[in-house]
Amino acid sequence: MADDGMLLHFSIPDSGFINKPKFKGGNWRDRLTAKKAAENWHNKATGRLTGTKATQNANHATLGERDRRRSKSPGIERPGERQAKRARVRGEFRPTSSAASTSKEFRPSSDVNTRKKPEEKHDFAKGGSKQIISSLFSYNPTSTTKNLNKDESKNDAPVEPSNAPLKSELDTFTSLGLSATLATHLLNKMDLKAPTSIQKAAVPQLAKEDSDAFIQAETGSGKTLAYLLPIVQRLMELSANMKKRKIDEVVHRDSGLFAIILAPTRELSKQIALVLESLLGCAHWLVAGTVIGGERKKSEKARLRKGLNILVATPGRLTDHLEHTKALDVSNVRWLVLDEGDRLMELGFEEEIQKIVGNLNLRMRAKKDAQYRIPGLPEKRTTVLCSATMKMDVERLGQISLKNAVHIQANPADRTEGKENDGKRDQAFFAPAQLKQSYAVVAPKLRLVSLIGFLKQAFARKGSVMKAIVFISCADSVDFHFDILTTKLEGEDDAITETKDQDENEIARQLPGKPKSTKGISESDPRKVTITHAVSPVLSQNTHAVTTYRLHGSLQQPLRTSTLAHFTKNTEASVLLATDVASRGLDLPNVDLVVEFDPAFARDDHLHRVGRTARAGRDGRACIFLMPGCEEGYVDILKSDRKDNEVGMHIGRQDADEILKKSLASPGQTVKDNTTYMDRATGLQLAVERWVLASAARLESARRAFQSHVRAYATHVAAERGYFDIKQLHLGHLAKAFALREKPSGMKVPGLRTGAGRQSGKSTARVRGVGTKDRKGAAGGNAELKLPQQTDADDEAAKMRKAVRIREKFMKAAGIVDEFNLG
Ligand SMILES: Nc1ncnc2c1ncn2[C@@H]1O[C@H](COP(=O)(O)OP(=O)(O)OP(=O)(O)O)[C@@H](O)[C@H]1O
Repeated sequence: MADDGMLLHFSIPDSGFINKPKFKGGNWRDRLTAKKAAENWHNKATGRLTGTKATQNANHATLGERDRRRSKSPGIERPGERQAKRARVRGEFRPTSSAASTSKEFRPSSDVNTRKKPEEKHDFAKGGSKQIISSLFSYNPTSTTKNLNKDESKNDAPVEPSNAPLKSELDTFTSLGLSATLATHLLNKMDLKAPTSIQKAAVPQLAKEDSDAFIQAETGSGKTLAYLLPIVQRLMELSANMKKRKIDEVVHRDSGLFAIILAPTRELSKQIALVLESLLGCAHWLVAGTVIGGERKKSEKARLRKGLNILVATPGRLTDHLEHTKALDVSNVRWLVLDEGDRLMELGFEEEIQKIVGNLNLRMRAKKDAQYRIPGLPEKRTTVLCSATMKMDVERLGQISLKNAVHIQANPADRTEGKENDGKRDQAFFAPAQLKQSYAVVAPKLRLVSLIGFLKQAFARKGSVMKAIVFISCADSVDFHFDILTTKLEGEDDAITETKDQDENEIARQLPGKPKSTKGISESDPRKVTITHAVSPVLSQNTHAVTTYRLHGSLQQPLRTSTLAHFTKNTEASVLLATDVASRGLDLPNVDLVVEFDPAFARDDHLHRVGRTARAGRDGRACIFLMPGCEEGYVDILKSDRKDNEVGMHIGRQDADEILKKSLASPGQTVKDNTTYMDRATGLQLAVERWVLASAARLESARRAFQSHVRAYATHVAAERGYFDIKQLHLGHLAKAFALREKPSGMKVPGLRTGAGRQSGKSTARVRGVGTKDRKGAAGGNAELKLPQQTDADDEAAKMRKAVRIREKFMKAAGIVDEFNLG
C-alpha cells in the first residue's frame, strides 16, 4: 500500500513484462546515461513487483544531488526544469541530506519510497507520457527584490484611518441636516455615532439640493448611507408635508415609487436593501423592496402591485419589469442612484441604463400635469452616480444619466477636475490609509504549500484572524483549492494539522449551521458543486476549527446567497476562497485579512479586493502573492495605493521560505533549522499530489484549474502586462502548484475543442502563442492545453469581457443563473 501513489501511473501487463523505452537524440553518452537510469528504475520496479528488494542507493542521495545528476541526463527531459542552465545563485534553497532523511513530522506512508524512486516515470503502456516529481526547492527563480525594503520594514508606525467616522464633536448627523428622529435611530438602533467624511460631504448636498451628483470615495467609507440617508430624510419630510397639508396621514406604500437604486449584482442589491430596511425602522410607513434576477418574477410583480416607495434593483430585471409589468409606475421617481457605476459599465449595462433613464424621463413628462403632482415632491429628478473611480466608462455613464452634476468627494482637495490629461484621473482611487499591505515572493512551484502555510500561520492563534478572503483568478481554481483545503490529506494527523486529538465532528459541532462533513466533497463530479463550506483539517488547530468557504459565479444563486450568509454569520475562524465576484461592494463583517493569491487583472480590481478589509476605520491586512521576476515590479502599484506617499509607505515583504519556516516548522524547532520546514513542505506537496492522482475526477479538476489559471493570467490589462508577462510564466513549475506531475504541453484537458493549437513538443514549457507554426489538430476527444497569446493590443481581457457579456445575455434569455449574477 505504501506505493499506491507511485503505482498509479503505471500500467503493467500481467506477464510482468515492462516495455523499455527507446532513447533518441543527444550523443551516444547521453543516450547511454538515460538508458542506464531507465534500466535502474526498471529493475527496482520489477523488484518491487516480484518482491525482490531493489538496490536503494538513491535513498542516500539528497534531493539536490539527485536534481544535479538528472540535469546531466538530457535523454530524460523535465519540462519544469529548464532553468538548470542558469548559473546557480548563492543562497538558493538546497536541501541538505537531512532534509530528505529523518523527519517523522509529516511522512505520508509512501513518502519514503517516493524519495527512493527516480523522480520521473514513464507510463509506457500508455504511449510513454511522463510523470515528473520535481523537487520543490531546487531550480526556483530568485527574487529581484530580496534586499529591498529592509529599512522600510522597521517603519511600521500607526496611521490615521482614512475611512473612519469623524471624531470632532461638531460632526454629528444632526449637523448635516438630518432630523433628530433619524439621527437618534442611527445612534440607538444602528450604533452609528458620527458621519464619515463622504457622508459629511454628500448628505447636506443631497438633502437640500436637487442637482445631480457624482459621489467618489474609497472602499469602506460609507457610500451606501451617503446616498440613502438624504433620500430617507427627504421622504420623511414629504410625509410630514402631506400630513401638514392634511392630504394624507403619511406617505404609505401606494403613494408612489419615489426612488430607485441600481446595483450591478444581486448580492450588492440585497445588501443595500438590508441597510435600507434597518434605516426605515424609524419610518416604518415607508416601504422598500427589491427586483433582482434569479428570483421569481411572479412574486416580484405581486410586490410591485402592492406598492413600494423605494426600489433596489439590478438593471436587467428592472428593464424587464418596465417593459412587462404594468403595475410598475415610475412617474413619481425623483431619485435614481447608480451604485458601483464603473462595475455597471464593465458588466455591459449601458444599454439597460439608457433604457431605464429614457423610460423615467418619458413617464415623468407624461405626468407633468399639476393635478397628479404630489405637493412637496421635487419637480426634477436627481440622479446620483457612485463610483470609486472616474474612468472613461464612468464618464460615459455620467453622460447618459447626469446633468450638471456636482462632484462629491470625502476630501475636496482630492478633486481631479483639470487633470484630465495628466493621466492621474484613474489614480484618484486609493486604499484605506490604515490598511497594512504586504507581498509574498513565492516561486511557482512553492505556491500551493506557501498558501497553506500562510493561512495556517494566519489562523494559528485563536482570535488573531477571524475571517480571511483569498482571491483566486478563476472558478476552477477556487474549486480545486477548496477541495484541497477541506480534505484530510494522508499523513496529516501527525503534524500538518496537529488536530490528531480532535475529532473532526467535534470541530464541526463548534460551528453554527452544522457545516457539512468534509467527506466526499465534489469528487464524483467536480463541476457539480453542492457543498460550499466545510471544516479545513489542514488549517484547523487543536484549539479551534477553521472553516473554508468557496464562492464564484458558476455556483447556483441560492447556494451563493446561503454561502455568503453563512460566512457572514460565522463567528469562528473562517476563510473564503473567491473569485472577483466577491470583490465589489460586499460588506462582510470582521474580515481582517485579504490574500490576493492571484493578483487582480487591473489595479482598480486590486483596490476593491483589498477594500473588503480595513472598512469604516477598522484595521485590516492584505497580502499579495507575487512570483519572482517581473511580477515583483507590481510593488510599484502597491506603493501607488497610498494617497499620501509620505505616510504609511511601508509595504511588508515575505519570502516563501519565511512563510514555510514559520508555519511548517515542527514544534520545538528553531526557525533557523531549514531542514524541517523543507521536509514538511515536501511531504505536504507530495501528499496533495498523491491525493490528486488517486482519482480521475481530482486529476481532471487539477488540470482544469491549471488551464483556467493560465488563461486567466493572459487577461491582465495591457497597462500591467509588463508585470504579468505570460511569456515569462514557467508552466512546468506552475503545474506543480496544481499538484500535477505531467508536462503542460501534452496535458489533456477534457472538454476543450479539438483541433486547437498545440504546444511545441520541446521540453521547455514556455508559452507558445496560439496560431504559431506548430499548430496541429489534436487527436481524440481531449484537446491538449492551448495557451493564450498576450500580444494583441486589444487584448484577451477585452475579448473575454465581451464574451462574458454575450454569454450573460444568452443565459438571461434562457433563464439560467449567470456568471455575474445579473438582473
Ligand atoms: N457613520 C458611520 N459610522 C460607522 N460605521 C459606518 C458609518 N457609515 C457606514 N458605516 C459602516 O461602514 C461599512 C462600509 O460601508 P459601505 O458598505 O457603505 O461602504 P462603501 O463606501 O460603499 O464601500 P465599497 O466601496 O467597498 O462598496 C459598513 O459596515 C457600514 O455599516
